[in-house]
Amino acid sequence: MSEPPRQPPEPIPVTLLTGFLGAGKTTLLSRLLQDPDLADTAVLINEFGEIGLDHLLVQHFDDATVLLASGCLCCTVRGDLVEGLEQLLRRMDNGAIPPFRRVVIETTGLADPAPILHVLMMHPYLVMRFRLDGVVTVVDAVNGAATLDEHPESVRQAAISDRIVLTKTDLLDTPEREAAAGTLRDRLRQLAPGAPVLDAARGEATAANLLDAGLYDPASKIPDVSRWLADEAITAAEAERRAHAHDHNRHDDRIRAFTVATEAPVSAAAIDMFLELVRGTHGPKLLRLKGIVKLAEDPERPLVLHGVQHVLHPPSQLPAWPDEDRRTRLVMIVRDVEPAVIRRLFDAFMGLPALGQPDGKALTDNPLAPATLRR
Ligand SMILES: Nc1nc2c(ncn2[C@@H]2O[C@H](COP(=O)(O)OP(=O)(O)OP(=O)(O)O)[C@@H](O)[C@H]2O)c(=O)[nH]1
Repeated sequence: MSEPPRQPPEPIPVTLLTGFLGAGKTTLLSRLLQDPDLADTAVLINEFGEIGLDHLLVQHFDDATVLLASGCLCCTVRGDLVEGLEQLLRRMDNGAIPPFRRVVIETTGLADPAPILHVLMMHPYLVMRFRLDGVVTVVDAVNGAATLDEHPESVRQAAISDRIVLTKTDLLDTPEREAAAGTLRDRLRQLAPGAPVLDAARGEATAANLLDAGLYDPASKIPDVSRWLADEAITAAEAERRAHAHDHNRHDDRIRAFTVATEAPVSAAAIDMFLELVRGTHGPKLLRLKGIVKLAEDPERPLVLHGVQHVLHPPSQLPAWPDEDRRTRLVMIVRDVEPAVIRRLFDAFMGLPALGQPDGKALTDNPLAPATLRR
């Protein structure tokens, strides 16, 4: 009797824990790891310094913990990250460590999370064994505003997050500090409208609130697109932003979160060309993209998109629409790009021409268009 074909193992969710220097990442992680639900979690920590102090704090995960070599994860040790993840798999697969169901990667405070996300989106083997569950960004309630003002990378870390944890709210001991923290919350909400802001001191930063931020509702295993896309929150924040256009912080203004949507089915070629153009033209400025697409060729099985900068995760198709909302919806977080520019492109490719704007055909049949777009 022939053996049934082997199913590929279910991809293991990976949570990226980021946040500026001293924001409280390790403190949060140590606390989270005490939760029995995280007992079978492997932790990868990127150290920026000589001694792996953080490593000692999660020592009880020693077996599955691979301390990345010194250096900044984003620029020098990407190979180590790949190797760290591969090593974990190897050790699990040959029984050297117990099976783990989840991975948490803690970055250095200075890291740009994008290259780490790229590894999880494009490495040919790792992309089959791991899936990005979400990005958790830790922000210090006392120093967070000054950090956002001074360090553009901290703004990026907040903007691409799926969950934000506000730490050190227990130190807000004067009305002025309380008020400043309120302003910081508003700022974070504008920067990452889709990310709930959770207060660590109030006990809100629990495993249940921080993990399982991915496309699938962990309990039912059914895709929960609206929770994952958070497109309603982003649309609401856009409207609020328009209504209060005058009181923006100029630094944060460079980051914009917005949605584009259409009822009409979209051809695979049109969405492909749209993405190609957006990535080609605005790649580094496209901090994050998530979306669900009603394909003209296969309207019952929506296409799921997920990208960071110019890198797109291999697109996947859902077996069916998870709810009544069957529109194509894309959410984008960009830096230094006017959403209207991308909106116009989207409309052109989706066949929604506006007065005085080129349609998709004019763009693709144009000899002056980028070579990748010409038919
Ligand atoms: N009062 C208070 N202190 C906190 C809180 N969270 C973290 N801290 C303290 O802040 C300091 C920095 O915390 P860490 O967890 O090491 O921060 P980190 O983000 O891992 O720091 P780096 O690894 O250096 O980037 C430590 O002294 C913590 O005890 C909090 O919610 N309240």
